[in-house]
This record gives sequence, structure tokens and C-alpha cells, in this order.
Amino acid sequence: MGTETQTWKQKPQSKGKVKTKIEDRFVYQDDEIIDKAFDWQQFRRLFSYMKPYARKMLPPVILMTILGTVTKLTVPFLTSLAIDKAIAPEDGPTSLTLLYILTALVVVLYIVQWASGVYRIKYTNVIGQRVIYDLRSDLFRHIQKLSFNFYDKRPAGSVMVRVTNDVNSLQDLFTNGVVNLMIDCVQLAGIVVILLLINWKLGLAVMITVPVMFLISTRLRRKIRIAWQEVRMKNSRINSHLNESIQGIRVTQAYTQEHENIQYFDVMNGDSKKSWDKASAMNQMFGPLIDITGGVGTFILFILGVHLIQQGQLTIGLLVAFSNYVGNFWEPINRMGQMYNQLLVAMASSERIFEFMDEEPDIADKPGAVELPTIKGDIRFKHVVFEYEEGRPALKGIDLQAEPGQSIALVGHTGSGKSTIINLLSRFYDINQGEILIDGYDIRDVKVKSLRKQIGIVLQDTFIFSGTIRDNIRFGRLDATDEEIEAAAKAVDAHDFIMKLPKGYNTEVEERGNALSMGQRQLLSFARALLADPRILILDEATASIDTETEVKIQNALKVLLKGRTSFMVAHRLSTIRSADKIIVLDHGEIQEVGNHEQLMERKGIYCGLVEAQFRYM
Ligand SMILES: Nc1ncnc2c1ncn2[C@@H]1O[C@H](COP(=O)(O)OP(=O)(O)OP(=O)(O)O)[C@@H](O)[C@H]1O
Repeated sequence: MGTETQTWKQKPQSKGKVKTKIEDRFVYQDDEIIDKAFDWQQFRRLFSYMKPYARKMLPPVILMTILGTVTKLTVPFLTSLAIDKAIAPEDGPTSLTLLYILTALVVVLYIVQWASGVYRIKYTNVIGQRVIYDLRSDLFRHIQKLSFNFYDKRPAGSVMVRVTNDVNSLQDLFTNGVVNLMIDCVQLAGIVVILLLINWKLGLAVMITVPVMFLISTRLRRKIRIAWQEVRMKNSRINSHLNESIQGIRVTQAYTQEHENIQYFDVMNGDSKKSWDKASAMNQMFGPLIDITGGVGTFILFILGVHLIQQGQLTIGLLVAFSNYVGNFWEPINRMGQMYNQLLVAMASSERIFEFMDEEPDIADKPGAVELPTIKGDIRFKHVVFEYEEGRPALKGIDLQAEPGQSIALVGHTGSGKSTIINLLSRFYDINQGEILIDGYDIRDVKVKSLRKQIGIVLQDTFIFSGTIRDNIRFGRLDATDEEIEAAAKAVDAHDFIMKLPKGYNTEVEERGNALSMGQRQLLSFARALLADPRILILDEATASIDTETEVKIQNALKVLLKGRTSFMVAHRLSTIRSADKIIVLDHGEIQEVGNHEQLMERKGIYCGLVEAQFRYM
């Protein structure tokens, strides 16, 4: 490792090499989808999220939209009246009274326009926020149900991106996009009619620039959007790296890999800056291009307008009104281009969201699945074959039996299939061949919840959630009383250490319980399992060695925990293994030896070898 770090120092030109590594490590394939064609069915599915709110909220939004548009479009007309009838009438003197009336009317219209805008935004924000809330909540509920298999195939970061970024990217569409589109359509239609009514020749001439404007608005915007998405992607890579760096900071520092990590970060940071520069440069082109096209339209308007005034076909006031309307004309066209792009982004995001939502949990209740009654704890594996990946069996025909109340220790070399057996017993995966029976019930024929409720699991990596110590123990059974929680902690000898914490059971533990020792975390998870009071207990024993005093505590706690339950333990400590009723020795997915400690030692086979090796290293 050290040499690798030195190589970085000596060869800064190896940046390219670093880059390849980073791209390998932090790219999630799903995040690459940037553009997506419009899909009507998907669009309808997405907008079905608006349905619960549409009836109550859309009518006021539509009303406010119409009111806002009508007032906006009336102002230029009043301006033309002010010029032609009050300031410079053809057949009489200036009329200040009319001018005051018209000015007052314009002020009133502006107030109405402002008020309708305020209400409209209020309602659309409510709709948008509720839709996003529902969507995010549906997605989270769904991914909670997905099986291990689903998570095996995806990095946590990519799942997080969908629940956060993808859902967020729909926010704009639901809060502003839909309503803006409505406003724009109404406004555009109104302006076209008014322009043609004022002077159809001038109207048509000005509209020549519309296709150019629309093209810029859609095409260039598309490029800009893709460029910004690239920026987002690069930032999401930075996030992934940051996440990994923070989670793995102990290992990084232990292996003195900080320098290499900084190099990784610098390359990604540089990449992000580069794509930001590119996107920003493109963005800057947009405004001037739109202005130039608008300028051409205005040029045509005034050249032709003046000509028409000379011919007596148009008044000055109407030309001013015309120019105002034309000014208002570009705005919706421009925004519609933006909306079109927003829609394409929404298509890509919603496709990713719905892909997850359509993912059926591999492990689900089959039709007619029955409730598993309270079990005694008789477990049988009958010729169980299982593979995580096709063609690579992890278990190759396992036959085993556990009587109610028996404790079974699973031992074997790393990768021999111990954890797989306990994963299958809880039905986190379905087997490929054979059957697993609990009290005579095939576990595939019973409701998953009724099965898992009767199995308690204590994993090697005891997961401590952020919250209090009490909350963490209560996780075993949510309706447990404080007394029951303390009784469970006392039974596994965790009470004393808990009471020594600053706030006892109410002490907040940081994420993953970093402030607790390995042994303390283990005892907490025992208390959690005891509280759940399962008929079957699965225990993946921690491999890390702990001090003798804690070891004794854990062994005593285990005795309490195992009493009267059928248990399967992936055991590493000799003391745990020796006290098991039956030891099963696995090798390459097959059972090689079965018996108790004495029988297996006498056999002088794999088990004996493993025990002797453990003593040698102790
Ligand atoms: N999620 C997974 N996807 C694909 N293969 C897996 C998965 N989990 C385990 N395997 C493979 O299945 C085999 C058995 O793994 P298992 O985790 O059951 O071994 P183990 O005996 O518990 O090992 P250890 O003592 O190291 O925990 C191994 O070859 C492993 O690479």
C-alpha cells in the first residue's frame, strides 16, 4: 500500500490512471440515462399522482390563471387607448381625465394580476409538494419490501439517488411546470388572436421568427440541460466518494491512504468544475440568442408598422400595443421550450422511479399462503440446493435437522456457506431445489411475516440505529414496556453498562453506535432478541476477539438467550461451539461432518483441524 502512495507522489502524470479507477468505482449505470423520449403511458401514470388533489385545487388554479392572463393582456390595450384617445387623439385636444381613468385602471389590473399570481403560486406549491411527498413515500415503502437479492445487485448510493435526486427533479414539473404550461397556452392563444385582430399582416410578419425562437428554445435548451445533468452526475460521484470516504475513514487512516483518497477527490472535483464551466458557457449563449431573434422580430414589427401607419392602416397607439403584445409573446414560447425539456427530464426520472416501483419483491407470500402458527422449533433442510448467481451453487444439497430447543453450531472455512444457511432459514432468498421445513411447514407456503416474526436474528454487524439505548432494545418488540426492556437488558447482563452511560437507557447513541464497544453492541442486540422472544434464534457470532470479562458476560447472556429455543449459530468462539448440541461442519457448500465436540474431535477430520488451528493462533 505504501509503495502505491509513493507512486502517486512520484508520478503526478498518472492522473489518467486515477481517473479510470474513479470512473470504475463511482459510476452507477442507471444514472447515465440522461435523455428519454416522451412516453404517454408513463406521463399518465406520473400525473395520476395529481388526481387526489386535482378536483379541489385545480379549479382555483385555473381561475387564477385565466384572471391573471386576461388582466395582463388588457394592459397593452389600455395603453394604446391612452395614446390614441387621451394623449394624442386625432380629432381633439388631450384628455387628462381619460388618461387618469386609464392609468387608474392599469394600476387596478396590476394589483389583480399580482393577487391572482400569489394565490396561484400558493395552490400550485401545495399540489407540487403533496405529489412529491406521496411519490417519495410510495417509493420508500416499496423499497422497504424488496428482497436481499435486489440490494445485492445495487450499490446503496444508486438507490438513494432515486429516492432523493430523481424524486426532487420532478418537483419543478409539479409545482411550476404544469401550471406554467397552462398559463402559456392561454396567454399565447390570446396574444395570437389579438395580434391578428389588430392587424393580420403585421401579425403574420412578426410570427415568422416564432419557429426560430422555438427551435432555439428546445434544441439549445436540450444541450444545456444535458450539460447540467452531467454536472449533477459528476456531483453525485463526488457524493458517493464522500460517503465512502467518511464511512471508511478509519480504514483509510489505518492504511495511510489519505493521500490517495485526496487524489481521487481532486480528480472528481476537477471533473465537476470542468463540466460546470461547459454548462455555464452554454447557458450564457442562450439569453443573447433569444434576444437577437426577438430583436429581429421587433425590427420587422417597426419597419412594417411605420409603413402601415403611413398608409393609415395602423395608429401609433396600436403599434405600441402591438409591440407590448409581441414582447409578451416570446415569454411563453421560451417557457414552453423549457417545459418541454423539463418533461423529458421528468420522463427519465420517472422511468427510474417506476422501474423500482415495478420491481416485485422476490420473496413474497404465494397465493393461499397460510399463517405459520406458534411453532415448537423443529427445523429440517431436505436436500437444499441454492445459488446466488446462476451456475455457482453456494449450497450443494444440504440435509440437516434440528429438534425443538436444540442449538446448532455451523462451522467451516470462510465462504463455506454458513451465512447462506441462516439467510435461507429466514427466507431472505428462495432455494433452487429441495425444501426447508419448520414444524412440517414448507417455509415457502407460509406468510413471510408470520415466519420472520418467530425468528430472532443477531448479526455479526449488530446494527444500532440512531436513537436512545431504550429505542434500540425496543426494536425487538415495539409494544414492549420500559420494565420489559430493562428486564431483558438485566437478563443478558447489559443493565450495568447501560446504567453507567450518561443518561442510562435514555442515552442517545450516534449512528451505528460508534461510541459503544463491540461487546456492548453485542449485548444490546442480545437484549433486543430476548425481548422479541422468538422460537428460533439465529446468531452470527462476531469474529473480533473481546476481553475475557466481556467474553464471560456474552457466554452467560447466550445461555439465557438460547434457553428453550432452537438456535442456529455461525460460531467462531470455541466456547460457543463446545456448548452446542450439534456441530455442523461445512466445506464448499456441503456438509462434511456432524456431531458434538467430543465426537468430532475423535474423528480427527476438518473440525479437529479447525480447532487445533485456533489453539495454535491463540
Ligand atoms: N450476496 C451474494 N451474492 C453472490 N454470492 C454470494 C453472496 N453471498 C455469499 N455469496 C457466495 O456464496 C458462498 C457462501 O458464502 P457464505 O457467506 O454463506 O459463506 P460463510 O461460510 O458464511 O463465510 P464467512 O465465514 O466468511 O462469513 C461464497 O462463495 C460467497 O462468495
